[in-house]
Amino acid sequence: MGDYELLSKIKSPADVKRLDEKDLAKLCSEIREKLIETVSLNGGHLSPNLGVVELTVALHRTFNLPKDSIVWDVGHQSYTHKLLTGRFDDFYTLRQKGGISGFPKRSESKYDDFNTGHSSTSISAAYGIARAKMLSGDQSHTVAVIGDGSFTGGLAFEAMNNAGRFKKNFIVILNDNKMSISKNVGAFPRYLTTVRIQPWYIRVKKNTEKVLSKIPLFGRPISAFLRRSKSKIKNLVYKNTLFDCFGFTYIGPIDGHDIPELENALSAAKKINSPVLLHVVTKKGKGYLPAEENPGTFHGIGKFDIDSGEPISSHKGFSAEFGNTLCELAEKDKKICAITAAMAKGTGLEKFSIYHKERFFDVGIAEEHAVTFACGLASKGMRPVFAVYSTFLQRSYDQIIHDAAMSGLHIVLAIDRAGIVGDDGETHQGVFDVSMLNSIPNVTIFSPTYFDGLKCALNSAIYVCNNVAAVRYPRGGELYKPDDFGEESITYDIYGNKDCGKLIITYGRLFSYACKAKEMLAEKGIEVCILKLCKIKPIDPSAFDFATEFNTVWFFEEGIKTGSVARNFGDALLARQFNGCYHIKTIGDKFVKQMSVSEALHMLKLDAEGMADVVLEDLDRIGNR
Ligand SMILES: Cc1ncc(C[n+]2csc(CCOP(=O)(O)OP(=O)(O)O)c2C)c(N)n1
Ligand SMILES: CC(=O)[C@@H](O)[C@H](O)COP(=O)(O)O
Ligand SMILES: [Mg+2]
Repeated sequence: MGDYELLSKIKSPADVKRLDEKDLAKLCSEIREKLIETVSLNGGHLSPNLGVVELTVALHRTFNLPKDSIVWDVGHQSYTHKLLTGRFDDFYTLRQKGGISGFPKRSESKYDDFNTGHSSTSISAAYGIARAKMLSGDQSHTVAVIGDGSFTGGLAFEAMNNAGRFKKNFIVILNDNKMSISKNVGAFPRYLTTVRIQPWYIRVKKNTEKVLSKIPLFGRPISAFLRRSKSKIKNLVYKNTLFDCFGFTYIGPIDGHDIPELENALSAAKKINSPVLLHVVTKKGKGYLPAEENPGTFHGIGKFDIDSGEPISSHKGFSAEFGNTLCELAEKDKKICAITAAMAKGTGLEKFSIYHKERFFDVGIAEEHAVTFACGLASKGMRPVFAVYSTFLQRSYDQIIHDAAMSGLHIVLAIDRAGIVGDDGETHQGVFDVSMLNSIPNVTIFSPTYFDGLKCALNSAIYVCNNVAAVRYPRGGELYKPDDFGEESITYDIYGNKDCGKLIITYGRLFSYACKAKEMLAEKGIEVCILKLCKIKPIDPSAFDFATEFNTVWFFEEGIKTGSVARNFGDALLARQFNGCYHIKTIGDKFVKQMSVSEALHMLKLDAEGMADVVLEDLDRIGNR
């Protein structure tokens, strides 16, 4: 552990400003040490943070937070910002229950201007902040910091299109490290390559401006005339980048690890009375060799050994199982296509991208486009499978309704990270997809518990369904499976004594906890049966009939309450004049903060102890023990 001689004394950005320029290299090296140490113990986003250390220091030396505002896109690179804004002492709690969040949070600090977690929102939010400041006569500056990966999201372009008309200073910093989580792909990253290799660009522009400002035309400098002109000559004199076309003055590319150069560029940008795009080139993972060599692996990582760079634990998860299964299916079926919105690694599609290159599509961080693109493929007879984290699928609600379900198109959604995800916290919990999809006609949803169930469900989604078919599975791997539980069925399974009068209904990974709860209750002399659903929409009607045979029924669900399967099941029971007791235990309609998955499920009473407690409490309340 380092002694953090300089960093430990930084209590606010004012202390960063006070530092002598000659001490900045030491400060940056202490920051990197702290980042590596903390992430190795808690897990987190390492390579994005190592890449922006100098940029963050320069930002805090040039701007005056909290008067000026900085919006961090995604926010996964905001750790240095946190360390420099009074959170050094608590930084050891990063991503832990009750601790410092891995993302900016307005509730955590007055220096965090906007909550982020999902990508490509920064320019829109910052522009809104800048307009609000203008309306209230506030002269302070507003900056959005967005990565080259996040810039591939449509929302970023919508914001640029809108913000380019602004008549005040507004700064967008493009942090270009040539990487999304994996290699950044598409036309925009290709375009950046051409811009990046022209380091002379801004100088030529400045010199040209200087020369032209001395040549009069109709009594005014020719530069002033040309700047307002729409003529093609202007484009010859001032080379236009894509950003200039949006109405932004382009400055760059700047070495993002050179603090004096960054401070100069930022100070220049502050003086321009219109939108500015500052292009900064950085190295993802800078300063820690394993992260420099494998920025994707260290993008988001669990605990790891600092010396070797090796993860402390690794397990075979649902993502790998999904990726391997899809790869095998695609071997035999040339119509299967795989789509990812920049998440090939996390969703287990890397193998597919190698073996079926021509049918693999990384569309960039563009979940809306991914769904509509899948619809296009489906309309011509292909079998598209869009692998996406539950939380990011939220972006595609309209496309699923308007482009897929309404047209009766057959697309498959492989929904990873379904349910509680843990340390990333509320922005990343996969607890809305079921409610969202439950509200859309023509959608089938499978939520298997085990790897075999996943394979079966994927097969059904691709070959049995002919509409929008979703298969959802959690972060991590398989959990407990009782020895006497056979193979998972695609519709539903019954586990336990059908005549015991008490029934627990659940689906997905909660079945494992329900089985343990069943054992705990048995030790107290209470027998329960379990109805495990796999197809949660539409539910096989015989499952409703089965449930009506019980006196007391509990539905445990790892999702929000509104639109839940539990509610739908209750409606079906009512329609069947069920007159027993029906208890629902879901997450409720709330956001779940960061903590480990087991802590969250425990807090929500959705783990084994929680389920057993709920059953006992309810039985006591209704006097039916
Ligand atoms: C809507 C959405 N989709 C996917 C993600 C997952 N994600 C987080 S960071 C990231 C890559 C961002 O790349 P970039 O903006 O270049 O930042 P870098 O990590 O390279 O600094 C992705 C795909 C997300 N946060 N939000
Ligand atoms: C910041 C972001 O959105 C991703 O990096 C996300 O944190 C990945 O989550 P997993 O670690 O579950 O892949
Ligand atoms: Mg990047």
